[in-house]
Formats: sequence, structure tokens, C-alpha cells
Amino acid sequence: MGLAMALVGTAASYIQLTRFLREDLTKSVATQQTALAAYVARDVDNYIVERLSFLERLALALPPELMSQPRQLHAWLAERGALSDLFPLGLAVADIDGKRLDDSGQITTDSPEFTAASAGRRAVGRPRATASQHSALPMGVPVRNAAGQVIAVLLGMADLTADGLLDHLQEGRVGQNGGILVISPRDRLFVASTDVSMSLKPTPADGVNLLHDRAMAGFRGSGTTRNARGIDEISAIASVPSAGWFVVARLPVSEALAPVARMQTFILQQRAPAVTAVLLVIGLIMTWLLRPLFRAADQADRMTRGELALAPLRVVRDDEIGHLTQAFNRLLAKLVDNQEALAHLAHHDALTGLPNRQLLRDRLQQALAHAGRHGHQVAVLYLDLDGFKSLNDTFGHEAGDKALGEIARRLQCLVRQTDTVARIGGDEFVLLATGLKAPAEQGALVLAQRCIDAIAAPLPQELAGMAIGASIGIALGNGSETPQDLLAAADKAMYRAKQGGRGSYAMTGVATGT
Ligand SMILES: Nc1nc2c(ncn2[C@@H]2O[C@H](COP(=O)(O)OP(=O)(O)OP(=O)(O)O)[C@@H](O)[C@H]2O)c(=O)[nH]1
Repeated sequence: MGLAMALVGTAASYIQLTRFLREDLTKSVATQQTALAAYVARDVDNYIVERLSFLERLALALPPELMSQPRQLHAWLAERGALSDLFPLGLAVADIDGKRLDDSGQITTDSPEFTAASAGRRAVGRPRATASQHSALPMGVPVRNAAGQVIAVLLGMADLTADGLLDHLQEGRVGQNGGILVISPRDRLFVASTDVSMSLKPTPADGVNLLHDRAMAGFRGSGTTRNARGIDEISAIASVPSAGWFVVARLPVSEALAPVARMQTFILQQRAPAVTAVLLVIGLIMTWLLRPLFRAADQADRMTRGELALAPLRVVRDDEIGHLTQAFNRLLAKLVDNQEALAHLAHHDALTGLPNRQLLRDRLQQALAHAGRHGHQVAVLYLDLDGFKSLNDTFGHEAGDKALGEIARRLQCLVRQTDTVARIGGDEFVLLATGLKAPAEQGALVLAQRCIDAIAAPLPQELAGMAIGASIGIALGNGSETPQDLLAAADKAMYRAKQGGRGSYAMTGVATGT
């Protein structure tokens, strides 16, 4: 989580830093473009003002008598034109009806500059291409008489190409793909462009370039826009007041923000190997740290499903995971102890610790199977204490419990280790004797007598005064009987013994004794 947070934090800082840099750089480039656009606009404006002023000076100096002398007028204009190179494509004079007064035939009068000049205003016309593929710019100024009335129009045709204005724009290029545009909104025309192929071409339709649309509507300033070729660019717009034009200085965003892209590449190249190395090292450490935990969890899981025996887990290291594994092992040891205690309880009598009825039945089953296979006999001695109820009633239940414990101990001392003494009821015990020598009846009877004697022997001091006896029923089996049958037969014999007189034994079908 910590690492993830550190990575997210670093990524967020990186994104934020990039955003700030882009914003700052965009602002800085926009300022630069604005300055450039203003500089070029002033240059273009000077270019036009210089020519209009020249035309106005010429209009003032034009001798009125030449108006009616076309050849002399033409000569006069040619002489003035030669003195100055501002209008290399020609000068002309027309009366206010549009009739040419000089005899050079190149300049027409059905143009906006003529209309404006005949109305008393100096004007710049629509730039057009000449036969020699130059860009020509027509201008016109009014010629007034002494009373100030417009009597004619003086027209001049400047050569934008020859005058080097376009070269100037070329020099104004910013970056590899940036450039300058001079646009006439009235004519919806690119007057001049760094990209010469755009010169004298119509401007894009409305809606293609949103910043251009705003500039056409009078906006001056800077902004980011997508141009007609789908390239995002930072553009600044400045006015050329003398012509009603505007200048656009533009630079593709990709080029303007190239330093940011370079910085991003640099950071990624620098950081990527370090981050990869850190992740790798942390991954290896985590694997090393957690592998014992995962292995222990897997083993514990398999133990729970019973696929593995309950066994202590291996303690790999003396760290937190090692401590956890040790604690698990201790818990497991307790669980095993409890399981063993429960298993013991399920098969033994809680008071005497002797096998209970269920364990007796299992052992009897095994003994019968063994006897059947080897041709032996087993003896079942069913003991029921005599007068135990009155002992309980007289000396109390606790004393009765002690007496039962003592009797259990005595009976265990009588039998071999391979035999079983079980307590199957309140004052009922069963002795299972196996491997009896022939004749088995005799061995069983001797054992029964020993039991009667052992039980009848005086009890220890704290139980002194109590007298207990036992009646015993004996049944012999050779493996053909079921445990239930043999126990029922012995029980039945025990009742016969009781009926015959307490402190006696009886054998199924045969012997009885006292
Ligand atoms: N103290 C003690 N008494 C028990 C326990 N289990 C059973 N008893 C008592 O043992 C007696 C057994 O009953 P009986 O076999 O009828 O009594 P009995 O006096 O031996 O009768 P007979 O067998 O006919 O001689 C009952 O009084 C039970 O309450 C025990 O765990 N502890």
C-alpha cells in the first residue's frame, strides 16, 4: 500500500508538473507570438503608410493642367515613378468617373480603392497576382483642386513580392513550422504568408478554425486553436490599421511544447529503470518474507481438510512469522492432547478409568475373531456387585465411588495384560479373558472364584465396615458367536448366579459355584 501510494503520488506530481509546464510555456509562447505579430503588423503598416503618403504627396504635386494632357501626364507619372521604387507596377490617374487621364493602360478603375479614393479617402485595394506571379497591391488617393474638391484619383500598384515584404515574413518564421500570415478580412484573402503557397488564397470558411473566425470578427490577442489542416497551434493576432488587415503569428503546439515532451521523455527514461528495480527488489523481499507464511497456511489448510496428518509446522526463521508458526504448533499440540483425551473419554469409564461398554465390544470382537482363527476359546465373566445399593445408601455415594474404584483396581490385578476389565454399568463389570488353556471352562471358573474372593476381601481403612460381594455369570466363546450374544449369555448366567445365592458364579448351561 505504501509503495502504491508513493507511486501514485509521484505520478500525480509528474502529471501536475507537466500541466504547469505546459501552461507556463503556452503563456510564454503566446506572449512571444503576440510580440512578433505586433512587430510584423507594424512593419506591414509602415509599408502601406509609406506608399499612401507618397501617393498623397504626388497628388498634391500633380499639376492640374496635366489632367487634360494624357501623354504629358503619363510622362510626369513615369518620371515620378522612376524616382521612387514604391510603385514599380505603375501609377495612373483617373477622373472621378473612372476615366483614365493618362495613357498607360494597366491600372483599372472598377476597384474598391478607386471607389474609396473618389469619395475622398485614401485606400488599399484587393491584392492580386500579376502575370509574372508577383503579388500586386493597388492603392488609391484622391486628387483635390485648390478648393479641396476631389477632381481625380491617383492610383498606384505596389509589388509585394519585389519589395521584399514576403521575404521579411520568411525571416519572421518562428521554429520549424511556425509562420506569419497577413490576412485581409474584407477580401477574405491571405495577402501574404510565410508558406508562399497560401498567398492570395481565400481564407477558410467559417467554423473551420475558431480563432480565425474570431479574428475575422475583430478579435485581437492570442489563443490556441486547431487550424484548417487539423494542427493545433498557438496563434497571436495584431492589426494593420492602415489596410484593415491583421497579422497572425502562429506556432504548432507540438513544437511550442517540445521542451515539455523532451522533459517527459527524460524523466521517464531516468525513472523507469529505478522504479522497476525498486519494484523487483520489493517483490523479492516480500516473496522471501511471506513464503514461509503462505507455506504454513497451505499446510494448515491441508491439515484442516484431512489431506495431511496433524503435525507441527517447520519454523523457518526467528521472526514474526516464526513466532506465529510456533504459536500455531503449540495450539496444535493442545488440540492433539484434547483429541486424545476426548478419544479416551469416548472409550473409557470416567470414574474407574476402565474400558467402557463400547471398547469392550470392540475387544470382544477382536478376541472372538482371533479365537475363531486359532481354535481358542474366550471367557466373558459378567460381574454384578451384591448389595451395592445398600452400601450407597448407608455410606453415601462418594464412598460408593471409592469402593467401585478399589474393585476396579483389584480386578485389574487379577487378569493378564492381554485381558480386559471393563465397567459397563453402575455396579456391573465384565472380564474378558483370552488365550485360556484347555479346558477353558476350568480356567474360567478359577478366574471367577478369584474375582469373588478379591471383591470380598476387606476394603481399605477409609471404607472399613463395608462388605461387598459379587455374582458372576460366565460365558465361553469360540469365535462363532457375536459379542452381543456372548454378553447376553453371560448376563443371563449372572442372573442365575444371583438367584442361586449371592457371591456365587454360574456358567452358561453348566457349572455354578460359590
Ligand atoms: N456410588 C455409585 N453408585 C452407583 C454408581 N452407578 C450406579 N450406582 C448405584 O449402584 C446400585 C446398583 O443397583 P443394584 O444392582 O440394583 O443394587 P444391588 O444392591 O447391588 O442389587 P443386587 O445386584 O440385586 O444385589 C444403585 O443403587 C445405583 O444407584 C456410581 O457410579 N457410583
